Amino acid sequence: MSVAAPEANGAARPEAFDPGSGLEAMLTVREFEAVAQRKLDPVHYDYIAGGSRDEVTVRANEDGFGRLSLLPRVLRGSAQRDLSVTLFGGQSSMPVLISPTAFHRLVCAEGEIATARAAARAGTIMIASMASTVAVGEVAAAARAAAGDGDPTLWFQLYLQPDMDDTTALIARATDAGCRALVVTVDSPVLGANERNQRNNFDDLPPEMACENLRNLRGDEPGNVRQIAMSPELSWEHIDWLREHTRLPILLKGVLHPEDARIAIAHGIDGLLLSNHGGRQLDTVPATIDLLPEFVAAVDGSVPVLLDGGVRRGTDVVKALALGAAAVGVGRPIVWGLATAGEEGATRVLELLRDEVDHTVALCGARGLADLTPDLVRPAAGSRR
Ligand SMILES: Cc1cc2nc3c(=O)[nH]c(=O)nc-3n(C[C@H](O)[C@H](O)[C@H](O)COP(=O)(O)O)c2cc1C
Ligand SMILES: O=C(O)C(=O)c1ccccc1
Repeated sequence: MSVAAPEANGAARPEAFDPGSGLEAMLTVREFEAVAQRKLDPVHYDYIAGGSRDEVTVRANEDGFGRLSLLPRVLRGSAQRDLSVTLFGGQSSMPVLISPTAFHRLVCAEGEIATARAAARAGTIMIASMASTVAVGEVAAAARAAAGDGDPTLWFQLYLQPDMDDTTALIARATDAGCRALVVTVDSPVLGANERNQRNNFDDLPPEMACENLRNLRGDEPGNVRQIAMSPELSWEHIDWLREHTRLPILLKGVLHPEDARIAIAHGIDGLLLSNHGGRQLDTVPATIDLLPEFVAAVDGSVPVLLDGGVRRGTDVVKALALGAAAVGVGRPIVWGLATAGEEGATRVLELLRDEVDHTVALCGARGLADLTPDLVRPAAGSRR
């Protein structure tokens, strides 16, 4: 009888990952986090991992999924499981989108070009951050080139600027690039307080990088991070203004209160991305998955509800869909993929999530996403980690 060596017990050993040995060795999103942490400058790793203040909400997002169980059905599945979703006329091959994250050149040389190619290869939707280090037009061109005959969908995340001429110029850039929706982040009346960044004195990009969407926006602006204004005086009137100044679908990102969801719908928005900014704005807000049922009830089918925050496993995706989300977004997992192996790393992260979603759908006895109903989700004791 042979006895397996203790280190060969199949547990995740991300420290053993050698990029030369192929990304197939990377089996979970978590392993990408561990590799990213080893590879990145600790100051940059902290920027990505960090949340605001005590990071209560960062932890809550993941723990929220862990406190839910899945209760599968039996003898009613299918070998053909269609995971695709259609959102505002655009198709995504799976219900996992790329949430907007800033500064991809901080973690890989090609920056958002790599992300766009990974999204196009996976057939999923990328939401490009307004604070990207590659201009949105170039991001869109990279997605088109990588998609071949496909029709890649890019959305643009926008911080409404109190100077409406700046906002107009940004919308023009996104529209000219071919973006198919605007995702307006409304949870940032002021910057979140990330104490890791404060301790690390991280408050700017290295000199060779810039927020390219802001470069020469109306004159000879340098594309400085500080050009991005966060204003506590933005109001629903600004949303009305936006509604009149673009034909693109408008989603609001960062609405948490169900009453605000109702108000948003009354103002004619097209979709909601239920998000607490990955725990980076107000700390101690609830996990998004915990808010989802009440939020979906308030929206009552008027517009699609998307969710992000703490999605790391296919089971997380299935829980969110069962509770009424049309799709979910991932933020940090994509950045970890980029940090590990650029385009290939982000592609592998998306592939792992797709495989896990498909596997979970099958094990739930579902034929597709339409079979994911709230009765499949039950409260569980304890957390998964
Ligand atoms: C490094 C980083 C940068 C981010 N930059 C932006 C941004 O520019 N605009 C925005 O609306 N949200 C931004 N977010 C929030 C993400 O869109 C998303 O809500 C969050 O990351 C989801 O949680 P997850 O990281 O647990 O998946 C950022 C998040 C991270 C981690
Ligand atoms: O880091 C963030 O979460 C974020 O949203 C942001 C906002 C402005 C500039 C860069 C990043």
